[in-house]
Amino acid sequence: MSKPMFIEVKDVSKSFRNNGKDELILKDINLSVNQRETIAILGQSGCGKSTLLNIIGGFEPANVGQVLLDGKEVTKPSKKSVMLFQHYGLLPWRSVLKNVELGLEDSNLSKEERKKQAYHYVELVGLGDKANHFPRQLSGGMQQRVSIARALAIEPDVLLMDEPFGALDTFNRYYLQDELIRIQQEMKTTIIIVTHDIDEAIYLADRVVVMGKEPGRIQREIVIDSYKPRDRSGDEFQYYRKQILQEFHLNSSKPPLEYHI
Ligand SMILES: Nc1ncnc2c1ncn2[C@@H]1O[C@H](COP(=O)(O)OP(=O)(O)OP(=O)(O)O)[C@@H](O)[C@H]1O
Repeated sequence: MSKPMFIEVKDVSKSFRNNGKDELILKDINLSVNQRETIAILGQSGCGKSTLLNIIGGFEPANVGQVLLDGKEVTKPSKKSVMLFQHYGLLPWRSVLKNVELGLEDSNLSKEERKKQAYHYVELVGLGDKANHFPRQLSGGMQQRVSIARALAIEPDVLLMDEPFGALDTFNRYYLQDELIRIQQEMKTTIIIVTHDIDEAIYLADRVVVMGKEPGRIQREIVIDSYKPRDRSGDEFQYYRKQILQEFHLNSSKPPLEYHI
């Protein structure tokens, strides 16, 4: 028998009850993710991307189907996969280091080990000199780096990211995308990132999962067969962009620099 994929989403459907009616949000989702792969889930607002991510992370149950992580059914959140949101969720009264230590507080590490591990990840995201600063003393980009460090410090197998860079300006977003690629290559974490930024999906992902809506479903998977870091202005990038734009029927002869759908 062949080895199961690291993450398997099998025949998942999900409805929510809205205004007294069951609304089908996700229909027959099947998705397999390899260990160390980066997957981008791309789709228009409301197509169910966050719901799918929540189901994969065990935050939300599916009505039909199941999610397997490393062969075991996901029924609740676990430290194997960590969710990172767009809004950094830092505690304002705790320093950068103390915020990163947060996820380690119920681990078996001693106080000293905890501090050392947290500091390692603060350094990894380039904030070693800001370890004793408080969130209000940091820019939005830096705050998001702290929340990335906090997620990584738990050393999860899977990082689930829900539009993690959506609140940042273009330059910070580009910078953090590069950081994420560097960190992923170092830590070999499996990443699933939800985005409606086509460029972000092409830049980060090994595979882009394009979702359609009403109900949310997987429309197409596109393998981005190109070395990282990728050239955002290169021909290869344009090639993938065109394919994705076609999926959303957004093609025109002259694409603008950035696309958000
Ligand atoms: N807890 C809930 N109860 C009822 N309806 C919900 C719930 N969570 C999500 N929905 C509905 O499910 C649909 C999909 O929402 P979801 O947040 O998954 O979409 P999304 O693709 O991530 O959207 P966006 O890109 O705007 O964040 C929406 O119509 C939303 O109103």
